[in-house]
Amino acid sequence: MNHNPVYLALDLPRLDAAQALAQKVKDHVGGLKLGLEFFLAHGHHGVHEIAKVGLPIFLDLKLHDIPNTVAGAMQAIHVLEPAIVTIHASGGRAMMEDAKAAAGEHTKVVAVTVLTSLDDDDLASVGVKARAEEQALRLAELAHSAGLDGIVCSGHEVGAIKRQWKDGFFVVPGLRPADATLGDQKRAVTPRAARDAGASVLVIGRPISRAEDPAAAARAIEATL
Ligand SMILES: O=C(O)c1cc(=O)[nH]c(=O)n1[C@@H]1O[C@H](COP(=O)(O)O)[C@@H](O)[C@H]1O
Repeated sequence: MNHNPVYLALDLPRLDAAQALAQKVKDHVGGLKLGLEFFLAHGHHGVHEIAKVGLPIFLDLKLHDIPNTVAGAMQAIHVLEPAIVTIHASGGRAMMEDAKAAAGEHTKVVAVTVLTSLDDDDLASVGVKARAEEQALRLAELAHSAGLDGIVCSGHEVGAIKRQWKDGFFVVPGLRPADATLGDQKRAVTPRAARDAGASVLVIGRPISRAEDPAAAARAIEATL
């Protein structure tokens, strides 16, 4: 079992490019994350191909719909036996309960609290009056009480959430090495800071995938942990 907490986000439209990148970095990451860009283009076949690399697969589908529809979607990906699947906590308690009930027993179902691309002003613009940390804590509590395995949050709030939910499984994206560009991430921290604050999984995409030498970038991040 590889204990490296880094999951590489394979946010690439082409299957061959995703396979090549996964092969390059496979010894320096602990798992591979396939999101909407990849899954909508390549579906189950693509997941089977990437699984051949031999690392755990995190299927980041961020499901958000009525409970019956989300439960059906979870059943449709059951055969892929992903290690981790995402849903949105803002879908509510019943949606989260039904999603967990429909998931395979070896799949961790985790709920996205507040996207790392949003700040307090973005939340206000969609009618959420709470600050990002307060909202993330509220949704984490709801996910916990709905029986989920854990949540997705930024490195800014993972410490506070872990204090309330000691054995939770915490996925932290929005990670940037000290000198890296933020891009669309607004609540970013370094991989080391997220790890120290209690993250179980560190999701990293562009700082590795867009590096000139992705394997060297992954090694350099691994060395900071
Ligand atoms: O669920 C996620 O993984 C996720 C949640 C979140 O709040 N923010 C976030 O960036 N992500 C994902 O984490 C990855 C971050 O990629 P980079 O910004 O390129 O490192 C992307 O695949 C996002 O879809």
